[in-house]
Amino acid sequence: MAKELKQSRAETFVLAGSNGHNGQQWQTGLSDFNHPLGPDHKSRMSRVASDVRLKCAAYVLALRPWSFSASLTPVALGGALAYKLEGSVDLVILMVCAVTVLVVHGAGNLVNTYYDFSKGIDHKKSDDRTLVDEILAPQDVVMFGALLYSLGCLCATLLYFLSTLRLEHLALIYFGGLSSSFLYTGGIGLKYVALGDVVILITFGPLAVMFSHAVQVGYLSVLPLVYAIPLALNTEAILHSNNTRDMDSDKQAGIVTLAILIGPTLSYVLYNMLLFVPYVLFCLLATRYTISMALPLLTLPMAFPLEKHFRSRCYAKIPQKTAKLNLLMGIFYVFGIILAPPGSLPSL
Ligand SMILES: CC(C)=CCC/C(C)=C/CC/C(C)=C/CC/C(C)=C/COP(=O)(O)OP(=O)(O)O
Ligand SMILES: Cc1cc(O)c2ccccc2c1O
Repeated sequence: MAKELKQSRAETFVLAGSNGHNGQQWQTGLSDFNHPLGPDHKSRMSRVASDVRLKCAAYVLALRPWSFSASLTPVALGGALAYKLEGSVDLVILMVCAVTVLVVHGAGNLVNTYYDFSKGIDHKKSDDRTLVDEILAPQDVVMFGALLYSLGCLCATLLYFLSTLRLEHLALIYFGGLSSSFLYTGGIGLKYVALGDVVILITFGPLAVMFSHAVQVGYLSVLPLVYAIPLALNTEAILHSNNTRDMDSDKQAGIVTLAILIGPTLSYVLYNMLLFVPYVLFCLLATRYTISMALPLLTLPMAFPLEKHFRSRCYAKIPQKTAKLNLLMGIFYVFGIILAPPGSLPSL
């Protein structure tokens, strides 16, 4: 079964890579005869090229890119706040910061893949089947994770030279993010003792927003922590729906998550709070401060079907759909801040 799945995924990659056109292989076969080093050499070359393409696609999928909105929106939010406070934003710093946070997030996803597999938590029906279906070997995942952490450190070093933020402050936030991404499932494995939700709330919220803001302005401020709240709650909704969906298999594997502790009914209540409290906050900001803060309310029609699916316990695609909502809400929130008239936003 695993072999079949692996093969069908591999075929999908090949088809995607060859424009889904079966005739391409036939064409390649014909042109082999024209190759100066002979037909064997060309077909070996095309096989190597397609193997490389397959491997690259497998690495990209292993990162679970659908979840990247969760780390990109807080970076954009930190940049937008810096723009509002300082009147300008350094786009190079913003880009390097986005890559740094993305790379550490991606590495965290790989650590999660590796440890969930080695503890027997991921199975055939799991969302993440990179190792279960033998799409990659555990060693590949370890190497890729180490590579991403190294790249993250390189980017953080670059940020040190680009930004005026003091080294100890930059290192504190960066290594805070890096250790959270590892400890989520690695080492003590915070996810396995019902602390995963706290890690996600802090890292994808205050920590990432503060990091992005601090590298722009060159100092630490509590303001980004407050602005991070609506987005952090929505990001936690992604994880909570994920954990509610996986409740039974997680229980069987002997781990404890918040969703397991509170059960399905309270999980539904919590999901609604995580989903709708941000909208209440945006209403308050829009009515008391500036109307541009009403922009994220445009995503409200996407939230109601999610609530309905959660209520009827159709959890299958809720995390991915919540991530989509998270991306749009984040974009509107950022635009709401950028478009706010000068001095109209609450400051501390
Ligand atoms: C501030 C700086 C520099 C970086 C912050 C960078 C971030 C956001 C790091 C967080 C990394 C982190 C905690 C990643 C783990 C995310 C994750 C894999 C959540 C889902 O875990 P599961 O609940 O096991 O999901 P699956 O069931 O899909 O495997
Ligand atoms: C893979 C994955 C899965 C999730 O459920 C996430 C939830 C919040 C933030 C990040 C997440 C993530 O990277």
